[in-house]
Amino acid sequence: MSTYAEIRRALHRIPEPGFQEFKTQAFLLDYLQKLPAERLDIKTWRTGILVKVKGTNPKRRIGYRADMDGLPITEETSYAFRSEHEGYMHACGHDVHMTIGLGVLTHFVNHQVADDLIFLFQPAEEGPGGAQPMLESDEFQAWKPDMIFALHIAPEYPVGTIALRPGILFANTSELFIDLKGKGGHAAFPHTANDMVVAAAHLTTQLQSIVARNVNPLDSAVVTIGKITGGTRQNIIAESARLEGTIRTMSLDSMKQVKSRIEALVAGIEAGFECEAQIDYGSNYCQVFNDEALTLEFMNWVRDTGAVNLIECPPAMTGEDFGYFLEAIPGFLFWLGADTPYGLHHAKLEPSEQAIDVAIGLLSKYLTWKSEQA
Ligand SMILES: CC(=O)N[C@@H](CCC[C@H](N)C(=O)O)C(=O)O
Repeated sequence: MSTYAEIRRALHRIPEPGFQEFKTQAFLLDYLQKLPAERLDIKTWRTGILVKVKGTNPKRRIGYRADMDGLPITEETSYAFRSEHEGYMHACGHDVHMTIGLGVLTHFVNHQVADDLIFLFQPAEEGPGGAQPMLESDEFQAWKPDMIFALHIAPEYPVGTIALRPGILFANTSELFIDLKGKGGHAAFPHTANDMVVAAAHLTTQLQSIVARNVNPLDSAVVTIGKITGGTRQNIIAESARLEGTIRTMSLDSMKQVKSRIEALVAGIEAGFECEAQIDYGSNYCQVFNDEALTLEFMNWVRDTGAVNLIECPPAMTGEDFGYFLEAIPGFLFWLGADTPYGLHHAKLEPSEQAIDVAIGLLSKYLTWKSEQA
């Protein structure tokens, strides 16, 4: 087993919610503080970390961003190194992304290049979103890179494959929380109450009509309700219920359209079920839009060197707050093949650890080459 697989396993054991990545931050700092100090500058920002690997003759800064947070999922993998944090899991590969960051950074501490390399360990990608406030922070602005990139594990691609495209790669996102408040009562006297379990069920079904009937079929959108809560016990009519979900759209026009239809359907539920409703759109992420020139240059480099197998993939309805970095700085995000039958956000996700060495090798070569370009 490589040292980096061991690091990934250590990180896998300690998944933490967004902006509470305290143990993760301490683990990363401990690793970084063992590297030769004269080649590094290290700063913290909230639970995140910024690291500069000093170049020998820096003319620009190149950034790599890794996300740090885990998800509220009870792990069901076959691992001996399962999460030690009950109810939390690295089920989106952030343990792998951070390990790759450490691996590439360590390579360049030992093989300095001309340019400064900036490694960002960013909290709260899953929510409420750490990219935008990190981008605005003084710590980041002082080291703002001239180009930036990131990767994300892809369970469906084999190890040794990466996938990306110029232009839009990931969707615009908005969280969705709807609270319904009616009138509770005895299960035997429904005519004296307004049952919010029934209202929530109707609303959930109606929401599915938005993508089918209101969004232009040539555009793409998703409305997913991932969680419904309501009621207190089996023989009490529920006074309140809550729907929690997410909206994904390729265009901003569709995002506006979907939200306006949600508001109309919720108003209909209020009228029809004589209840009160509140909508909260939580945190919103902009699309991930890969810079055309840098992406094509990277894709051509990958093809020419044959470093890995390259796929030009279609966009996906995933979201990523890395989109905010790409709004401010040219760069790109790519999928890294991790070859596992269970998808992202699944309790049995077991990304191949071989993908870590593939990515460290690829990025070490690419950044060496990129740093030699005018
Ligand atoms: C890559 C990935 O899975 N990202 C998350 C981003 C979550 C955005 C936000 N919290 C939401 O749920 O809308 C994703 O679910 O795509």
